[in-house]
Amino acid sequence: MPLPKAELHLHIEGTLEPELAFELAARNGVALPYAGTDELREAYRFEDLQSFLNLYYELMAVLRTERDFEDLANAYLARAAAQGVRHAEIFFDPQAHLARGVEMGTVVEGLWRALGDSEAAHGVSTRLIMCFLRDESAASAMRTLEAARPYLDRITGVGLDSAEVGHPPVKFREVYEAAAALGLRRVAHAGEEGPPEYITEALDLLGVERIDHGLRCMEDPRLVERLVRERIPLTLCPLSNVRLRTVDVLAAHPLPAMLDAGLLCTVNSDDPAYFGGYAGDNFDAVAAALKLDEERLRELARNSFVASFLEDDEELRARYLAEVDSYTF
Ligand code: HPA
Ligand SMILES: [Zn+2]
Repeated sequence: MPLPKAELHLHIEGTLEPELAFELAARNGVALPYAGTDELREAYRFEDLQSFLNLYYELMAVLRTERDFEDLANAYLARAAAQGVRHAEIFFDPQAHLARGVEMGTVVEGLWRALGDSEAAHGVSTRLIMCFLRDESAASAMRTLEAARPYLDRITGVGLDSAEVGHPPVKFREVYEAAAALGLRRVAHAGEEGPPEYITEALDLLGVERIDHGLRCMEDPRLVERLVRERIPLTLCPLSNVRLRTVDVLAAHPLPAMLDAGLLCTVNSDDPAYFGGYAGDNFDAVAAALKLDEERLRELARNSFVASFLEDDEELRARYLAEVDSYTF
């Protein structure tokens, strides 16, 4: 049995495996500009975040119906469960679908068909986090929040993703204020490719409770001190960092230094179909490359549940933490 863990940084569109992409393309009569799954996999060589995002948005063309989103989410949940994921807080990118004429209701209800009975079907509890695309306008984000209003019983929080540099958190201050007023939890990608100042801005101006990635905090010791003091969780994605070249090789990943500094780090997969592994694969890869011992891995698993948005079900969180504490490697 794998180590029980929560996954807190996972873009559902980033779980689209080449095989499913071609299956959905055929089902929906969508032409993909690749001869087959091998040729598509060949395209998975990224220089940076933007080169990945280009392919990520291109492949979304195959997602059209509720059933597509349901199949996508079920495929992820099955894989995640097999790797010890007991709880998943799942990002989705509605603007990327709305722009293609796929409605908010299709996306949310489709995902919910899988998420709604995931505890029974996969043994994985779930939450849904709606992300705004930071390279789109604040007005577009506000319209997206408005479009989500009929579905807020299914949505736990909001996030901020896509191309980071040049799109500082301050751009979305009013949107996040509106989200908070609706009772939504708040997170944001910051300090993946963008500077440490974006992390500070996300905390101070957007009121986020977790930072997605946050790797570049290590360039600013005072920011590290603050993140430690305020117990702000960071959702790290080690295999993503290597594939998008924010870290040269896994053996040079700052995770051990970050844990030593007292940061509340978690390990996640980001876009597992593109970056070479799901949550358990990320745990295994850092354990091997960074020589993490069992207690370090247990600490990472504990952190994932501590950092999760399970305030609405503390009993469940306590049960998961007890599973981690009694786990034998
Ligand atoms: O890793 C990411 N960073 C920013 N935006 C994203 N959208 C999907 N994955 C990512
Ligand atoms: Zn991400």
